[in-house]
This record gives sequence, C-alpha cells and structure tokens, in this order.
Amino acid sequence: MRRVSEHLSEILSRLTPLPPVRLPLLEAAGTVLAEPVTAPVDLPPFDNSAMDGYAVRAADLEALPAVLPVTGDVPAGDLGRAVIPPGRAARIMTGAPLPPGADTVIPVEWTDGGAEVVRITRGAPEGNYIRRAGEDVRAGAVVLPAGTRLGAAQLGMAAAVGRPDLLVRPRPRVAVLSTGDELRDPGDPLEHGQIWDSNSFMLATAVREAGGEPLRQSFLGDNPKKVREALQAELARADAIITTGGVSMGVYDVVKAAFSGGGEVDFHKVAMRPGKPQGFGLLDGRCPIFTLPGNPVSAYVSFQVFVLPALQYLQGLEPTGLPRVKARSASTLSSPSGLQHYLRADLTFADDAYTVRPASAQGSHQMAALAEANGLITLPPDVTEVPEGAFVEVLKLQS
Ligand SMILES: Nc1nc2c(c(=O)[nH]1)N[C@H]1C(S)=C(S)[C@@H](COP(=O)(O)OP(=O)(O)OC[C@H]3O[C@@H](n4cnc5c(N)ncnc54)[C@H](O)[C@@H]3O)O[C@H]1N2
Ligand code: MOO
Ligand SMILES: [Mg+2]
Repeated sequence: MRRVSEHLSEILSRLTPLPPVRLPLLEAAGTVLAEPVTAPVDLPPFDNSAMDGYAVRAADLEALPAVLPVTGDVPAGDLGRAVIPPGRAARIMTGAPLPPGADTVIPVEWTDGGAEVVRITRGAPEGNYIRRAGEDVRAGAVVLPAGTRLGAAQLGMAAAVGRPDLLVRPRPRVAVLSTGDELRDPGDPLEHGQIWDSNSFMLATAVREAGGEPLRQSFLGDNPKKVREALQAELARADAIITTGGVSMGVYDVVKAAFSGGGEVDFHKVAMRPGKPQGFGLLDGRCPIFTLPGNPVSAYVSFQVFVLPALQYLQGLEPTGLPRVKARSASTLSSPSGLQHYLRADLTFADDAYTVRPASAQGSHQMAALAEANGLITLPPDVTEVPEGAFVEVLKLQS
C-alpha cells in the first residue's frame, strides 16, 4: 500500500494551476489573486478632514474663545479650492478636502456651531483631525500580493485603489458524480435496498468550501459504459472530476470497471483509514479525476486529504489542505498499525489550549458522527496507542 503522502505528492505533481482570467471585481470575490495589485495614487489622494467641524488656522486660536467669521461650507466631494483667509473659518465635513490656508480642523462639539460666525472654545495644535494624503497607502505600494484570497476586505482594497477588475485564478469547476444502483435522489421514495445519495451533495458543498464551483451533483448507475460516457461529457467543462464508489473489491465496482480498459486512472490501496481504496488520473491527459471510495466518511476524508490540497494548488495556493492544530487527547486512542488513521472528533478550545475527544462511532459509513465532528484526529501509520492527555494532530473541519 502507498502512504498518504506519496499519493498526495503524486497527485500534486500532475496538476497545473489554472490559467489566470480577468474578472470584474464582484465576480472575483472568493477567488485567488494571480497578480499583485499596486496603488496608482496616494490614499487618501488629498488631505481631508477627519471630523465634522471647522477648517481654521491654528494661529487664529491662540486666544480663546476665538470668534471667527465663517466664509462658507466645504462638504465632502467639494473641490475645496476656496482659500481660508487669516482670521476666518469654513465649515468642513468629514472627508472633505482641506481648503488652502487652513491647517487645522476643530470638531463642531468644541464650538457654538455658528453658520455665519463661529465661537470656538477649545483650541488644538496644527494638523489636528487631518487625514494626510498617502497616510493609508503610498502611490506605487503593493496593497494585495499575488496569491491573496479575495475576501470582502481585500475586494474593498482593490476597489479603494480604483480597480474595476482583477487577474485571478478562476474557481475550479468540479463535476461531482456518485455511482451506485442503490442510490436515489433525496426526496424520492426508497425501495428496499436503496439509499439516498448523500456523497454528491456532501462533496459538492466541500468543493464550494474549497473555493471551487461544483458543476453538478448527480449519481450514475453501475454501468461502466454509461459511467465512461458521463465522465467524457463532463470533460467539456470541468477542471476536475470527483466520483465516489465502485473502487474497491466488488464485482460490480463500476468505476474500476469503467477504467479497466484505458490506463488513464491508477487505482491504489492507500495506507489510511478510512479511505483505503483510491484512484487518480488525468482524463484526456489534462483533467484530474479523483475516484473516491463510496463509504460516505471515506469519501469525505479522502476529499479533505487529497482533493482539497489539489483544489488549492489549482487556484495558485499552497496545497496545505485543512488547518491543523495540536490538541491534548481527552482519552486513550488506538490505531491500526501501518495505516494513517483519521478519527472524527470534537475539538474544544479552553484556557488557551485545544482538547480533542474522539466520537464514539467511527464507522466509515456513519454520517451522524461525521455531521457532529469539527475535527479529524490524524494518527500516523507508526502510532498504535495514544495515552490520555498526549498531544495529537487534529485537522480543523469547516463547520
Ligand atoms: N472484500 C473487501 N470489501 C471491501 C473492501 C476491501 O478491501 N475488501 N474495502 C472496503 C472499504 S475500506 C471501502 S471504503 C469500501 C469502498 O467501496 P467502493 O468504493 O467500491 O464503494 P461502493 O461499493 O460503491 O459503496 C460502498 C458503500 O458506500 C455506500 N455509498 C456509495 N455511494 C454513496 C452515496 N453517493 N451516498 C451514500 N452512500 C453511498 C454504498 O451504498 C455502500 O454501502 O469497500 C469496502 N469493501
Ligand atoms: O476506506 Mo474504507 O473507508 O476504510 O472503509
Ligand atoms: Mg464497492
């Protein structure tokens, strides 16, 4: 059997990050930047007021209270060109350009709020409540490096430097296809021996959580020819394909049968539990296909361990997979020798430390324990016993 790390590095070695595309700002939300974004101008572009109040000369406030005629208003958006002569004040609003002649802003709370003549009772040093041009970002500075995942604040930054669009790695379009004659769509009535297809919904959501776009989720029967045809059809628009089921030892294991002729997909037993039966290949020499095991928890763990890093890599990110933490185990753990064991668990954080408790049910078909879990304890192949209180590595699941 091959180790988890070997299977993952073989997958990554055969992938190429998706070619960048230029997307309008809002469509770029959630994608990964493929170019650095620099500021074409200073931010703010001009000295402006940080408060609603009066633009004055600090020198005119030496004797308090100061009573100054008001020459006019400078609202935000105003050109702010009117010069403030000595001994005068102008009403100014937050964000408005500081008019020439003024060197200080007095908040309206420090005055009687006069519109013609203002009585200022509290002075301030020169430069008070002024946002200087360039104090946020200097022209030419890189505000977003390539590889940044574009969340709200990052899109805001791109808009703040005037970008209408961005060069980004596109969301990988991933076709998710379950296989199995026993499957029915949720909502359909079940005959004896049938089950509702959960894998394709679970993995389509996992694709979205990974920044990808699930092309469709559906299930295929156990007919190898039909499976081949369906996969061929997905090739036209998929950047990657995920199938579940039909890769173990069964006589009807359709995915294995579908590729028994062409060597495009290599099937392996990987030294892990759950998720031992795996397959990977490039269809048409370019489209990665991940043939994951049918057991739902096996499919889920296989996604997190192999597909997530691959989707990160396609998006130009470091293929680091799920975030991991060190946690004290709240109970003794045992693990089969020679297998990397992933245990569904409950991870808690208290008193500045993580504690983790394995779920009581660890069957690779038991969705309830997976649905409750927020962590996967990862025990390496050479660990068979973990004493209570020992540190273990835990993958943090999206929840
Ligand atoms: N003799 C052996 N039998 C099995 C072995 C083995 O080594 N020797 N491996 C076991 C392991 S480990 C796993 S994992 C499963 C994987 O089997 P397949 O990948 O062939 O999956 P299927 O046989 O198609 O289905 C397995 C199981 O999962 C259920 N399933 C399938 N698709 C879905 C879906 N979309 N939603 C919900 N549940 C699904 C299916 O009904 C089966 O119960 O093989 C073991 N057997
Ligand atoms: O891969 Mo299986 O998931 O060990 O049950
Ligand atoms: Mg099978």
